[in-house]
Amino acid sequence: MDASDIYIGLMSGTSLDGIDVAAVSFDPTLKLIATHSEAIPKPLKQNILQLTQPGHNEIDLMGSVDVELGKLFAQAINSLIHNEGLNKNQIRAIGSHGQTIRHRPEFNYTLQIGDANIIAEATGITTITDFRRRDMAAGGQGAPLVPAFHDTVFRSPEHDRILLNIGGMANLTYLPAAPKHEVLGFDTGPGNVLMDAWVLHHQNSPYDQHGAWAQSGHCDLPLLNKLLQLPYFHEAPPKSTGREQFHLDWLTQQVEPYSTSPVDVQATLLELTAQTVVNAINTYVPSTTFELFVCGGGSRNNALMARLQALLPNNNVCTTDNAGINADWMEAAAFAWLAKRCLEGKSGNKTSVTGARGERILGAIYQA
Ligand SMILES: Nc1ncnc2c1ncn2[C@@H]1O[C@H](COP(=O)(O)OP(=O)(O)OP(=O)(O)O)[C@@H](O)[C@H]1O
Ligand SMILES: CC(=O)N[C@H]1[C@@H]2OC[C@@H](O2)[C@@H](O)[C@@H]1O[C@H](C)C(=O)O
Repeated sequence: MDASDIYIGLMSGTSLDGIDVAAVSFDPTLKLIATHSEAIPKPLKQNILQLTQPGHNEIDLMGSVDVELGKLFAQAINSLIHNEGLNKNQIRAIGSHGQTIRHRPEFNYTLQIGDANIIAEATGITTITDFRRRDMAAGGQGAPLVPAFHDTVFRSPEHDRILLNIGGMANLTYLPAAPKHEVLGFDTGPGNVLMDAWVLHHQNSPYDQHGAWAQSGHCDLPLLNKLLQLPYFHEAPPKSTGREQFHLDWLTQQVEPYSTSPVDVQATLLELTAQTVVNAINTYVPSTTFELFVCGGGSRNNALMARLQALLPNNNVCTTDNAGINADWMEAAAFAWLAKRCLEGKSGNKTSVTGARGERILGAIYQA
């Protein structure tokens, strides 16, 4: 492999289930070279969660978490390089998404932390971060950003395709086969975030493996209908959301007037994720025949995948594994791609998705 062929993407998503690192090359097509997962220590996870909600002493806490995350991100990258026997000279750049601690497109700001100065210093590799704010400065949502990557690697000339990422939040990308329609993309709402929060609270488990607990309960229709009334689900794209809207306290308030058992709430939350995705597809995707490829941790939840397939009986629902890209590493690969675009001086956003005034080069470069 030629020098500087590899880009590293680093994703620390809203689920806080761990840090995903993917070493990727793009010439001639996307190739996943190596991957690494780094655990987030519990106290750090608690501090990040605290920063996602308004609270006291936020600036000091943010400063210390910014540094701690910068060090942990660098450690994750150095581990991948060491474990895989990669040569740093082969790596052109790191694209680090950063940890979102606040996302408020309604006030034109979004905040991702994990100091890239520290990453560049500790790895000796040029690091790019802060991918969202230029899109926002141009009037966009700053999210989702992966649709431009999906467009490059997943577009099919024969079939309309939908890419669905089910992480903490869920976001979809519609890729029309012919250029008769625009690429669409937006956050549909919660992916796993509410299910994770509920199962942690009631079962002390970080997530509901394959949705087994949800499947042992029954969806509570009145509660589901109440949740479906949330204005976010009825807003037209461009739109994006986060933990500011979907968190345990909000959920607890919603559930309070109902006498639903915890297990039935879990079943209802799984149904909420599935129905909000399918409602979004039925409302905004101008095609009834498409291939649906799912990625992100939710693609490993068999019960959720089965509900999606049941709600879309005429279309094939599968994971991106079936299209040759491991569903667990899509987002990290996307940030490797965004780093490449930035260094090449090419745009990283899709105006039809984020609503920005124009295509922009995304990211700030921290030279090695
Ligand atoms: N086997 C499984 N069964 C059920 N759920 C699973 C399984 N594996 C992963 N998950 C879910 O996937 C989540 C992690 O998904 P992922 O890593 O895609 O999220 P993220 O990247 O942090 O989020 P986002 O895309 O919103 O930034 C876990 O918290 C869990 O809820
Ligand atoms: C602000 C923020 O971090 N948003 C994330 C989050 O996680 C999923 C969804 O909400 C998506 O909008 C976005 O991430 C992906 C990588 C994106 O920008 O495409």
